[in-house]
Amino acid sequence: MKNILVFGASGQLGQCLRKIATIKGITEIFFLPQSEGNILNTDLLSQVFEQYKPAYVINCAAYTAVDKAEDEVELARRINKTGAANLATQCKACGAVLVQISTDFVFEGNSPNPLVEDDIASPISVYGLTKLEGEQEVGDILPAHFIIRTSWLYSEFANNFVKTMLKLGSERDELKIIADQVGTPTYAIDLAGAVLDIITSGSESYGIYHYSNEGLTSWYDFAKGIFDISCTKVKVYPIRTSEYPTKATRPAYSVMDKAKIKHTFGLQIPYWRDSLIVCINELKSAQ
Ligand SMILES: NC(=O)C1=CN([C@@H]2O[C@H](COP(=O)(O)OP(=O)(O)OC[C@H]3O[C@@H](n4cnc5c(N)ncnc54)[C@H](OP(=O)(O)O)[C@@H]3O)[C@@H](O)[C@H]2O)C=CC1
Ligand SMILES: Cc1cn([C@H]2C[C@H](O)[C@@H](COP(=O)(O)OP(=O)(O)O[C@H]3O[C@@H](C)C(=O)[C@@H](O)[C@H]3O)O2)c(=O)[nH]c1=O
Repeated sequence: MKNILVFGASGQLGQCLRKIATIKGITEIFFLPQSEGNILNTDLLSQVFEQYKPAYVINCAAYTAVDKAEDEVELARRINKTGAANLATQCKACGAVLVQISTDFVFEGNSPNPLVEDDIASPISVYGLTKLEGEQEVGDILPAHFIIRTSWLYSEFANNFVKTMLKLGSERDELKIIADQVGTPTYAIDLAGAVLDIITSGSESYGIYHYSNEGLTSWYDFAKGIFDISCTKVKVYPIRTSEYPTKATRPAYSVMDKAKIKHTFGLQIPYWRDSLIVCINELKSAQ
């Protein structure tokens, strides 16, 4: 097995990759936090690539603050577009394959059906736009890429909707949650497993892929599921998007079709509620 290099290692997905790599017994994998692998520092990147000579690079580094991105457009663009381009350029020079993680927020959200990889991406937020620009840079620079779009990531690590709900649910008597945005949650541990399976398969079926858990839900039903599984007693009321104003607009519907990734790599994907149970059990056992 050849070296795998992970950028953005202290983020949510980076920490999940570390956990799953350990479980799978993958040892030739190296995790770089921002301080050791800033994707905007091209001199540092050259040194790091020279040192590790990776065969695969996984880019988990990103600007992910969806609302804040509306005010920090240039910073979001530097990290999500230029940072991805920098990694693609380095990969090209040393013959490495790049796994670039992207998002359902590249879509506008008006499709009546689950989105396939060839559907037109037309982002409605700065975050979504800069992530799409990152995809395009990777596609233009480096043929040897896997761009994996995922959605609504959560896990026992870092900040995410599940942990926010558990915190708010323990502090408040009632919550109002948007019920007219529909998508699919993704347990980042499942995604990490899929990414490592794709890499270790040695497949050269490069391109764009969609990966989330199976099924679909609204943020409201997702929250209800979180409280149900964790036995948290809190009243939850469904609201419309218009009743919860935010800086960034989010897609009303961003369910993705996973047929391509399942068939190409022979992956089995868990149903979202089954993975949510696993995550909440992990969180409980860590208490
Ligand atoms: N979170 C979600 O719900 C979803 C995420 N995604 C995508 O999945 C990927 C992983 O997301 P997730 O793990 O949740 O994100 P996080 O926000 O948890 O982690 C992002 C990481 O990127 C690091 N980072 C930021 N700027 C730089 C930089 N210049 N150089 C190197 N590292 C940097 C951050 O470092 P530091 O810790 O130092 O700030 C942070 O650790 C991203 O591409 C994201 O767009 C897709 C769909 C849903
Ligand atoms: C806290 C809270 C949120 N919401 C809504 C707002 C929003 O529409 C939805 C989720 O809110 P969050 O801010 O946690 O999630 P958000 O940051 O929008 O999540 C997105 O992050 C980026 C990085 C992605 O790539 C996406 O796939 C998606 O996961 O829940 C409520 O309705 N009530 C509440 O009390």
